[in-house]
Amino acid sequence: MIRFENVSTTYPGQNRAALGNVNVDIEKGEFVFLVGASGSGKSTFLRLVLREARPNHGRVYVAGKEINRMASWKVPALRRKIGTVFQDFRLLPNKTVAENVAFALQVIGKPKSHINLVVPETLELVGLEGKGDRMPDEISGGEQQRVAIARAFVNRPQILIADEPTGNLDPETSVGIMKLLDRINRTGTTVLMATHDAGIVDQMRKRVIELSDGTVVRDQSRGVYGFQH
Ligand SMILES: Nc1ncnc2c1ncn2[C@@H]1O[C@H](COP(=O)(O)OP(=O)(O)OP(=O)(O)O)[C@@H](O)[C@H]1O
Repeated sequence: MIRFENVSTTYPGQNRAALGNVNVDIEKGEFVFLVGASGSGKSTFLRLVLREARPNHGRVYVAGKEINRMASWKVPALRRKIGTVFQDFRLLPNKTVAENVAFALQVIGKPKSHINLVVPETLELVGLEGKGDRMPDEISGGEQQRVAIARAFVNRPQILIADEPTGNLDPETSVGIMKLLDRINRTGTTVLMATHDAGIVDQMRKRVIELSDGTVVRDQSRGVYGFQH
């Protein structure tokens, strides 16, 4: 589902590679944690999958396509296959919970009848039934992250990318978010999550890929967080 072949990339004006000769193969339906110290290259890895950044060398394949040779007009279709969730939720503050989720479908031209059907379904899936009419500032941080996950998942993407999704949440709320990501993974969605949350990684025992100074230093199935920072 995601394959990096000898991928190296250096940001303009930098003399050190953000990623150097990375080889990774992630199968459909896997749950993968990306760990490593700050600056080790996790966000760069995720940006390459979304084609928000491009490698200087090597190839990145997503859902069977080499995405760096893909024409730019095809990039929106690529990104529709990938849901994204961030540490800071990124909800639209002037839209209700349901409108935030619906908006993701409106912008890709889905018919109203479809939206009216799947938005409540998805809110129920993430445990927010009955909260569709609330504004983002009327719900907790954990609930806001659930809205962000509903928005990322409402179009049933093949891949869900989560960049520090529990970074702003207390440990108990984080466990709830991880249960939800696990449930989404069990529907067949490939989940790739960058995190500094050692407790979560140790508890979930999923595949762990560790980056250090832009290279893969560990790729472990049923892994642990395993390093100090
Ligand atoms: N836009 C940019 N321009 C120049 N250098 C960058 C840029 N973004 C990242 N870098 C550099 O690339 C390297 C990898 O950074 P990256 O953001 O991928 O790390 P990270 O593991 O995601 O860090 P964090 O855990 O702090 O989010 C670092 O040396 C960083 O300074």
